[in-house]
Amino acid sequence: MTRPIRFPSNFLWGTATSAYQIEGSPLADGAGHSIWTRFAATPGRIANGDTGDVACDHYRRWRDDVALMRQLGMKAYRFSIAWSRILPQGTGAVNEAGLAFYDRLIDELLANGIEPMVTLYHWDLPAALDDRGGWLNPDIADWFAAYARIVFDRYDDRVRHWVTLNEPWVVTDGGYLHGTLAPGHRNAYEAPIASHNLLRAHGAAVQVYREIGRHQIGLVVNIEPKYPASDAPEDVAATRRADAYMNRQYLDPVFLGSYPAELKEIFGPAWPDWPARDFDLISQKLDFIGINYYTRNVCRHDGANWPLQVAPVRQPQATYTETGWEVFPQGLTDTLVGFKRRYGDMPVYVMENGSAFYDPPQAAHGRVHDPLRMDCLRGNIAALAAAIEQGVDLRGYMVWSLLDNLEWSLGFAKRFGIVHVDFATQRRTPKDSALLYARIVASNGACL
Ligand SMILES: OC[C@@H]1[C@@H](O)[C@H](O)[C@@H](O)c2[nH]c(CCc3ccccc3)c[n+]21
Repeated sequence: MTRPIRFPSNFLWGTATSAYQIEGSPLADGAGHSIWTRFAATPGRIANGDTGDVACDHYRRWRDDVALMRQLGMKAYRFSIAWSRILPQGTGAVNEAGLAFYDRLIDELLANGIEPMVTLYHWDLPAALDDRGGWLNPDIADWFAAYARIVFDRYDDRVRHWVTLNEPWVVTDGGYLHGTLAPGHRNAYEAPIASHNLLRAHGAAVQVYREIGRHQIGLVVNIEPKYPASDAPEDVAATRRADAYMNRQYLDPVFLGSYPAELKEIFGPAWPDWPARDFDLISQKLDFIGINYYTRNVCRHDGANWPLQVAPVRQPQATYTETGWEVFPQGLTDTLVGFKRRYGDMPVYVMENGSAFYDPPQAAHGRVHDPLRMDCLRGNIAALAAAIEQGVDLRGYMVWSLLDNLEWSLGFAKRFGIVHVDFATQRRTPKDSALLYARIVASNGACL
C-alpha cells in the first residue's frame, strides 16, 4: 500500500494560459500591435500560416471559459495581460478598454472562487517598443516598470499573486539567439543584452510593487534539469554549461546576485562586463518562485554544436511528446528539490506543466480520449508529492494548458490543452485528462 499523497490543504490547483495564445482580437478596442501580431503576419514564421487573430476567441468567450474552469473545480487560473491592450504604444496613453477587459475577467474569476494569478509579460512586447530597441534598449526597465505600476494600481485590490516575466530564457534564446520566436533575431551579441535587460526590468517592476503592492510577486522561469550522458569529463562539463545557460543564468542573478561563470566561457567576447548596480536591481527579494517544468535533457559534449557545444541524447525507452520532449516526472522532483538546495527554502509554484500529444478526433458522445496526457499528468503530480515529502514548500500547480491554443511558431497543431478546442467552431470539449484533473483537484491530490 503506497502512502497517501499529502498536499497542503490550501494548495492552489489550476491551469495556465497566455494572452496571445488564447485571446484573439489582438487589435480590438484600441489595442496596439505586438511583436507577435507582427511576427504572425510575416510569411513562414508560424506553421501553416496560423495567427493569434482569433485563437481561442477568449477575448469574447472569457465568461464561458471561466464557467468551464468552475465546472472543473479549478482553484486558480494563471493568465497574462497583453501589455499592448493597456498601453497601445507601450508607454504613454493608457487604453481604458484594455484595462476594463481584464477587470471583467478578474471579477468573474473571483465570483467563481478562482484565484487569479497574473503574468505581466508573456512574450507579447508592444511593437512600438520593439521599434525603439525593445529588450535591447536599457530604457525598457523603466518602460516595463511604468506598465507594471498601472496594472498594480488597477488590480492589486483583487490579484494576490503577480508574476513579472514568463521565462526570460525562452524570450532570449528564441527571440534573439535562434530567431525562432518574435522578434526573430539571430545574434549572439544581442542575446546577453536582451537577457540582462529582461532581468533588470523584472527587478524594476518588483521595486514598484514594493512601493504600492500588498500581496505577492515572483518570477517564472523554465527549468530543464540537465543530466550527463556519461561520467566522461567532457560530458560532465557540457552538462554544466547547459545548466548554466538555461537554468542558472536566471536563478543565480536573481537569488545569488551574480551570473554563473560559465556564461563568459560560452559567449566569450559577446558577454559584456555588467555594472554591479544592476545586480542590486535584479536580486530584489521575491515572495515566491514560479517554475515551468516540461522535460529534462541528457547531455553530451558536441564541439560542433554552437554556442553551447552540447547535444541532447535521446532516451530509447522513454515516451516523447509531440514537441519532442521526454516525459520524465523524476526531473520535476529533482528540479524542485534542487532549487531548494541551491537557493534556499521559499514558496514555490509550478506555474506550467503539461504535454502535447496527438488527440484523436472526438470519440463518440463528445469524449476526447488522451491517455498519454493522463499518464503524464499522473506522473508529474506524483512527482510533486515526492518533492513535498522532501521538504519543498510547494504552494500550487498550474497545468499547461486549460485550452488547446496557439503554440507560438508551431501554430495550432501542437495541442497542450486538457480541454479540446475545435478551432472551426470554437467548441470546447473537456478531454479525459480534464476529467482526471478535476478528480485529482477535488480530492486535493489523493486520487491519483
Ligand atoms: O510549449 C508549451 C508552453 C508554451 O505554450 C508557453 O507559452 C510557454 O510558457 C512554455 N514554456 C515552455 C518550456 C520552455 C520552452 C518553450 C519553448 C521551447 C522550448 C522550451 C513550454 N511552454
